Amino acid sequence: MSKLFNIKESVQQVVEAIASVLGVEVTVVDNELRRIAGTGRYAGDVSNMPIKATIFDQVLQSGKGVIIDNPGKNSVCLACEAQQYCSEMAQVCCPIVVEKQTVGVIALVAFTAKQKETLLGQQQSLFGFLDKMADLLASKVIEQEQLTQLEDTKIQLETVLNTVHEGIIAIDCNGCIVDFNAAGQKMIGIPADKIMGMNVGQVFVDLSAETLLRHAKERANREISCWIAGRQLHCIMTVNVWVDSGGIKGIVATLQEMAKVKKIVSRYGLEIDCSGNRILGNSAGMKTVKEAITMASRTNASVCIRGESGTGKELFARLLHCSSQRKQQPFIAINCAAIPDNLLESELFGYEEGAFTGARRGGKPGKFELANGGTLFLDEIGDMPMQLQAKILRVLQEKRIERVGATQSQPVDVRIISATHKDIEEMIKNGQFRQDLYYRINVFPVTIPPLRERKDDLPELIKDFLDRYQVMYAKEITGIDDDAYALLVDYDWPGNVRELENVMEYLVSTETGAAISRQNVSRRIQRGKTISLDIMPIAQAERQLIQTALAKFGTTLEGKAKAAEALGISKATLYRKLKEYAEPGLEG
Ligand SMILES: Nc1ncnc2c1ncn2[C@@H]1O[C@H](COP(=O)(O)OP(=O)(O)OP(=O)(O)O)[C@@H](O)[C@H]1O
Repeated sequence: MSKLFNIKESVQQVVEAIASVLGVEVTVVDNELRRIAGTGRYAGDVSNMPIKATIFDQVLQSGKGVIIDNPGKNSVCLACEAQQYCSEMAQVCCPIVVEKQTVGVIALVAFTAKQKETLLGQQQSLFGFLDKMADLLASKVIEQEQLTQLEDTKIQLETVLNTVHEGIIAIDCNGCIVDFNAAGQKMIGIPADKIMGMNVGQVFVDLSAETLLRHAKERANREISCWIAGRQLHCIMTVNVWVDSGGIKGIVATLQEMAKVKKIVSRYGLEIDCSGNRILGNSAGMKTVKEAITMASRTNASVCIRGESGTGKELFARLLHCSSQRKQQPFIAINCAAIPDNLLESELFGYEEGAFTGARRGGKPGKFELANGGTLFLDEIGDMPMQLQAKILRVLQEKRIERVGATQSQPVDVRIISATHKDIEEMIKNGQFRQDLYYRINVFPVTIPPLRERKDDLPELIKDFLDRYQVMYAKEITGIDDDAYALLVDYDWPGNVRELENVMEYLVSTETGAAISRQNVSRRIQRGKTISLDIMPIAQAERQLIQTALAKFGTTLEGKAKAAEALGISKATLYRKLKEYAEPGLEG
């Protein structure tokens, strides 16, 4: 389609206006010699077939205007196929040029003696006039091209916006919805033609253009929960100011459905362990644990995993979730010992906006809410403060949670897996743990034996860690010397698999010979084992070891992480122990 063809209606209007003012006929052809518009004898002679007049061809080729005062005799006319039946008496032609390219020709034509007189009598001034008309048509072509370009960009933008999963809604400064994408319309659930022009407060109760503008300036994410068209919309709203050359036009809100956010949150933490392949060991003790986990995964019962630090309690909790019917739903883990008591409640149950000083705008969902439909792993449940134990018990009984500062509760469906290395029965006797909660969480007890009681697992674990860290550190180590291997097997592994993994990483990364040497192993293992201490209560020795480690690595976050690694305990365990000692400078 030629450029002039795209604006043929406008071209026809222009030629008719010229003809009625000048009293001569007017025609326009495009660069493919098709007549685009015409008046008089050429009116209605618009077709897809190229016309034969060579005069137009010449103007197109040369880009220069021509005046023909004696048609039929003029040299151009001699070569023209239309010469025999040409009834024109005079013609003035002008090229139509768009960005240095001739896109067509505009011609004034005389069919009568009077028209010829008009044309030739003032040929120079008409030539100048025609030139201006050609420019007018050229600018119409450019305008049309820009319009088409704008429309294409609009379609492209709409396609992009409709492809994103987030809902996008543009709201002007008066609070009127002026644009939205397909996902936004689906979330709102109202027909598209009805949403346009609605006030934001009619859709999201309590929201106005002013509050949204404030949120946009604060760059705050806000959790929205409201009823629209008989359906509850629960989403995270991110708001941005919408500015154009004239200043602030309104705001653009992005909506993410809460259910999808939760799914992403859970997947983020799951991927590594979900296959269960990473759980190594086939000793009798491990087989019993795996069988118990398989059985528990077929039920919805609460499971309490017992075992020393580093035995793989969290690993098994994930395996249990991944083998259960809830595997497509979130798995959320929280370490009760690593979070200060005063924050634990809001971490678990979430809070409403303004619930306390420093509470985030729009509130925040707690772990129970995030785990809705899935599994909540309460690690180190033995460290749960008594008043929270009561609240958790209530959640488990009523299957509803109440955010801190909320006036209403909401339903939750969460499977609880808990873990502890503590002697909970002893804690119950001492009044430190609620018996009724213990019954609730311990429906299905599973105990993971310490590594020293299942040394049959050592070969598999050692080989796996050796292979893994060789790849990670790009080392080629042929194996482990026999006497070095004997040392590893003899060792007690108080930090269990976590400690073994750390030791193997150290050995692979520091080994300079072809195989792991006894000297290297003894350097690492002896450090933990043979620090000379007088005989003293174990708790006191433990405290001294921790003090020594902190003295060596420092009490910064990084220092504590290194100390935990050197001691073969998790950071959470170190923080818990520091909290137990509660000594200035020592506590986490
Ligand atoms: N059977 C196993 N196979 C492979 N890796 C394991 C195994 N058991 C534990 N690990 C590894 O040891 C480390 C500690 O595991 P995990 O955190 O599950 O232990 P935990 O008992 O929950 O520890 P803590 O009580 O200190 O939190 C992790 O890196 C885990 O991958």
